[in-house]
Amino acid sequence: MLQNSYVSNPVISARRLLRSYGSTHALNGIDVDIAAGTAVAIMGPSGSGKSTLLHALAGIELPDSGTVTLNLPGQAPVEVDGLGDSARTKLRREAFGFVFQSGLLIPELTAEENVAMALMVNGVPRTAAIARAVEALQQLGLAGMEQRRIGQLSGGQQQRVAIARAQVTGASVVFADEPTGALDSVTGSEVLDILMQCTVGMGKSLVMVTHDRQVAQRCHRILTLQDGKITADDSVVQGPRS
Ligand SMILES: Nc1ncnc2c1ncn2[C@@H]1O[C@H](COP(=O)(O)OP(=O)(O)OP(=O)(O)O)[C@@H](O)[C@H]1O
Repeated sequence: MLQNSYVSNPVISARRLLRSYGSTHALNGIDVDIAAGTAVAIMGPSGSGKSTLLHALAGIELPDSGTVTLNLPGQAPVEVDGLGDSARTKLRREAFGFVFQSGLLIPELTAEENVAMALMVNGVPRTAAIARAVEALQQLGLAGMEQRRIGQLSGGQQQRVAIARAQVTGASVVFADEPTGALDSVTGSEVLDILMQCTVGMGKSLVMVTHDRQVAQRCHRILTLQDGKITADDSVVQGPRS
């Protein structure tokens, strides 16, 4: 069974990841590298460990054992699992962006405030953060909607806000969990185009959980999980159309 998925120039290297919930082995000895500047899809049946792997790679949840190492350009390697809670939170805010199925946007805030928040938690003053947020939203086709609250935007527009928030900080890696799962196929395809442009199109990396093979085929590489193990590691010939 395939379990070792190493590449050169990895931005993230995970080794021997184990994570159990009771008798369930959500991650059962995973070794994987994510190459800088590439899009990697994680597929597999329900309960195979996709979200658990995404959360472990992003330092959201710690594995029971194993290591996750982040190699950012010009910086010393960082062992994510060796950091305390606040250092991991800081790392996530600065180095990673997140796009989830339901956006996880703050409904009481406007689109520009939601995006600006990602900068403000990193210490950028509000006025400068709002200016950069507005620019990011406009680049993603949301000009004129910057001051709408989240509930006043369509599902596709909300996901654009989530993408703007994920990349406005200059995140090196964007993690996405079913980013188009709640959208119709046309809107989903548009959102996926934007997600690709904002990540691999700008030399960043994308790690994306999806059940949709067509979505996965837009990535450079598809990892398939089964029972907490990587059972296939396939290169996608045409690569992403970013
Ligand atoms: N907090 C938790 N408590 C108990 N079991 C959990 C927890 N989180 C995940 N699991 C279990 O670990 C296994 C892997 O879960 P995970 O969410 O990673 O799967 P998945 O492949 O993302 O599934 P889906 O496609 O349904 O979202 C499942 O059997 C799940 O029930």
